[in-house]
Amino acid sequence: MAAPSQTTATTPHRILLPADHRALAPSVVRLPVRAHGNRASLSVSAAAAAPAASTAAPSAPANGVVAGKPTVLVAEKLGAAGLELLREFANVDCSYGLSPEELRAKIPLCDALIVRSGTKVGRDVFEASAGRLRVVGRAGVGIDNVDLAAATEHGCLVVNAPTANTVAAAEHGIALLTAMSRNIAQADASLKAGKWQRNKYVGVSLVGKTLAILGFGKVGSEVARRAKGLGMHVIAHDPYASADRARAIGVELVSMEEAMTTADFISLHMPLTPATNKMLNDETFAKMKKGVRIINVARGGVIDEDALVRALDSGIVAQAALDVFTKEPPAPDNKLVLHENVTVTPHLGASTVEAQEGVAIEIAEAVIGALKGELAASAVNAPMVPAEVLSELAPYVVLAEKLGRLAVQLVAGGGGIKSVKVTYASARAPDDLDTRLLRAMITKGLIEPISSVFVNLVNADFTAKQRGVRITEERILLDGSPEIPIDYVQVQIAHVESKFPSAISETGEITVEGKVKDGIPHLTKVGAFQVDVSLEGSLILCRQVDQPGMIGSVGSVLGEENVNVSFMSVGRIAPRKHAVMAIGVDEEPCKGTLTKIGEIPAIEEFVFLKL
Ligand SMILES: NC(=O)c1ccc[n+]([C@@H]2O[C@H](COP(=O)([O-])OP(=O)(O)OC[C@H]3O[C@@H](n4cnc5c(N)ncnc54)[C@H](O)[C@@H]3O)[C@@H](O)[C@H]2O)c1
Ligand SMILES: O=C(O)[C@H](O)COP(=O)(O)O
Repeated sequence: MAAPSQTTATTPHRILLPADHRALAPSVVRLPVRAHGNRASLSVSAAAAAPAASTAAPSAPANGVVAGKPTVLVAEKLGAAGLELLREFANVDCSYGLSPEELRAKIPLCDALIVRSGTKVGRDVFEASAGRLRVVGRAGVGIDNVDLAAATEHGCLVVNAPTANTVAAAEHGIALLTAMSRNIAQADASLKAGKWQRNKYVGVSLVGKTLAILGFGKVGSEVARRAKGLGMHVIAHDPYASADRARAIGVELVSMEEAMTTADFISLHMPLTPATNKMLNDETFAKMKKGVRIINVARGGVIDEDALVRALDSGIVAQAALDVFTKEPPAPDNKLVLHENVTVTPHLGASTVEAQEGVAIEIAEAVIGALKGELAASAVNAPMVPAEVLSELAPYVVLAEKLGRLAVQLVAGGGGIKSVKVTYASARAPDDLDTRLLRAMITKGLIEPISSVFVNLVNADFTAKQRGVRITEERILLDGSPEIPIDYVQVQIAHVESKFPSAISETGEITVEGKVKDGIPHLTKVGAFQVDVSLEGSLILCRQVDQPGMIGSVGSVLGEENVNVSFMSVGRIAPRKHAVMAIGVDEEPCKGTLTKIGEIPAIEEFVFLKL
């Protein structure tokens, strides 16, 4: 076998989107690659889509469950336009007001769940779903009612609707600000009770007053715009906001200290996180100007409610206007709700006709996209990969998974992988190459063949960490055209033995390397041996003494057993020494065939690998 490395294609090539041999399993979240034609992998099996008993289902699918369509449980009221979109794609079960037990009972029959802020989607829900739940759609912004860590661990994507209710929330903030300052709610109640108390309900003016906005994001900045229109002096505190954006609206970004000590009004617009929990407390109230007024349309938990009661009673806080509460609905004897100087609404910030239709469409599109395997732009627990990056990287995504799959099958024993290095050789500057998706796919390839875990973009890093696999990435900057995103990808597993020792490189790691050629992923290196074989079907790797007739000998064993060879490639270090032959096969050879290959005298070692 002194002939140069050769490649024999026997079948026309196809571009394969990530092959997922378990794709029909209902628990699999498709990786973020667009569905391929009518690939069945996105739909659930007929059995899995069994009708879900609806407890209070104004528009549940009743008996009209269509087998093969995913099932979406809508657990809180959603606008009609969103429901319509969902029904075109899925079986939709609208069951509002489920108890936690009812939700847990229903969830194993659902591929997606849509909620607003009133449903707690805790770890118990993901556990009860037994792997079927693929997407949780939060029809709104705040995702503090969804256990993101549990979702991620279960490979469940969480998407939200981040923009459609921004204006509604800002308008509600302004409504509370103005209503509070002129005692509208109290005066209304008094008049309805038959009183005429003009002296009691003297308000305060807004013009010229300082409004401090805490959380200068989407809602905060819309409140700022409107408050400026009312003639207020607006300052904002947000450690992550851009000063340029603030300046453009005419708002000065200040420290928390300055906001606390100078504001006449404070309006809250940050998310509820461990860092913002009880952000307004006895200590912060003590710093505020006496007679300050507080508006909260963010989350109840950002205020220590007992401390606010104390601040109201002591006169530090003159008035508060609250749309949100730590516990919703609040207890009937909640001191803030009953307080004379507090104006309350039952979490109505997003409740306008327009916002609810917008949110419903936004979340329906995100959930449908996610069920189709597309990466939703509003994914909350997965890195966002823009569509153009996704389409450019599609063949590399396939390559990455296959290299991971090959590398792990080369490990003797298969279980003790601790350290994996991925190298991307590219002419692109590091900032121009987003490798998160590729890393996730390599992780998928490495872990799925040796475990029962389904790995996707959502849970890849978590799963690797949980299994103690450290994946490091390295970049090699090449000269050449940055048009091509990556020249080659190399996967190396350190500190393991190989069942095919030739796969161990000079530096001691199992090494496989691949390229994309004409859109098709190719294996181009195993250990120190250059090969060139298209990564389709399965692969036999043989190391042999480099001598004439080897291709013929192996080819005829396979031919006799009716195993079709798609590619053959031989790589060698020097003529007549050792060579590695990579043989692509369409069918899986039986044990006997592999034994016969192993018995060919010049074959020194061989391995069969499934791609
Ligand atoms: N009442 C309602 O019905 C209603 C409606 C919409 C939104 N909301 C709530 O309003 C809040 C804001 O929504 P959004 O769409 O503007 O979100 P957003 O993500 O656009 O803005 C949040 C801002 O808070 C800032 N922030 C984070 N931590 C902070 C901290 N420690 N101090 C100060 N700022 C901090 C962030 O940098 C960000 O700019 C969310 O909690 C959301 O759930 C409530
Ligand atoms: O975070 C949000 O989007 C708001 O709090 C709205 O919540 P809702 O969907 O329950 O009205």
